Amino acid sequence: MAAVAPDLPLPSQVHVVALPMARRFRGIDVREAVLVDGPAGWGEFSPFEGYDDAESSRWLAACLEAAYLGPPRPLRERVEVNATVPAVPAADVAAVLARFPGCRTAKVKVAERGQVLADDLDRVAAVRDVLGPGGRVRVDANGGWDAAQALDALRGIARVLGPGLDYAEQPVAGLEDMVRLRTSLAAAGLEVPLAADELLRRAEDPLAVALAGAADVVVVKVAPLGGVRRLLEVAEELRERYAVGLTVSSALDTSVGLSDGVAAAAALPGPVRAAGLGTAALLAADVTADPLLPVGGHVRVGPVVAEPDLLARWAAPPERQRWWRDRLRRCHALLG
Ligand SMILES: O=C(O)CCC(=O)C1=CC=C[C@@H](O)[C@@H]1C(=O)O
Ligand SMILES: [Mg+2]
Repeated sequence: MAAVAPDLPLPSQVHVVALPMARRFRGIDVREAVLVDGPAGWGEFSPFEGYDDAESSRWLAACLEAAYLGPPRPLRERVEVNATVPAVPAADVAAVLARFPGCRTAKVKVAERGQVLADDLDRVAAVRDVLGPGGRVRVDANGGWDAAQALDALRGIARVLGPGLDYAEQPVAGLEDMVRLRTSLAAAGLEVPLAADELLRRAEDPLAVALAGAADVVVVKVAPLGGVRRLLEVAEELRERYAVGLTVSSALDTSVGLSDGVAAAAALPGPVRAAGLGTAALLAADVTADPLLPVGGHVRVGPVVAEPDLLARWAAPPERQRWWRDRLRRCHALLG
């Protein structure tokens, strides 16, 4: 349930931007987002295109919570983040990692359509070489492997990384396949922890993943869960009842959306793994002149204010403005 249920924001409170990416990621070169100027701060509404209105309404609840209620009290002043490496050629890895200064953990995209396992192994080896000893690597397949491919690929990746492999995120798509893969990995003597992302992101019940024993780590994201407070509730339950690890991540947000993930990570009691909240580094433009970029492997905690000149500079074309404002209205009608 939404933490706040305000009226539909006025047209003058709503800004739609189209930001160029520094690196193509998740098939996206331009990131569109709605920014809402509320009494408690700025909120972001930017569900990806494939999400239907019911799913997207949770993203709107998160946006309105930020704009009308603001963040909870932080327990820390900065949050450790991971570097995020798109499915680039190995030769480009050093340039990508240079955008994430001080990060000791990198999340590397694998299983990209049109590529082969050798591309993944080369990219992962390049990341290992740049991070050096003590660096940790996560791989994220976005459910792109079947069970046999996943076992084969993770065997190869574990060979490249040894103890530097942090976990494999969503190697296969389905819940049952994740459960079976964990068993096969153990039977093969491979100690590769599995993390669930999409399984949780699009699930009705975020606890079902842990209940089924499908993951060692769960990736929690503010917008798909419906807000920072909902994330904190889910995180507490996952940790207390199911003893799974947690990573707070984001959805390729602008710095406004990222600041909500940072607020959640900063309010989580107990240890927090390096968070996937450094992705402002993948954008070529942002809505603030002081973006949430990683510094010394961390990002700062605190509000991000969208700036009128940047909102105007990056305003989306008129037909996209209309599309997003319609989507906002439809999703608002679905909020309880
Ligand atoms: O977790 C990170 O390092 C950054 C965020 C990230 O990887 C993602 C953001 C947005 C969409 C997703 O496909 C992707 C992910 O799968 O985790
Ligand atoms: Mg993921």
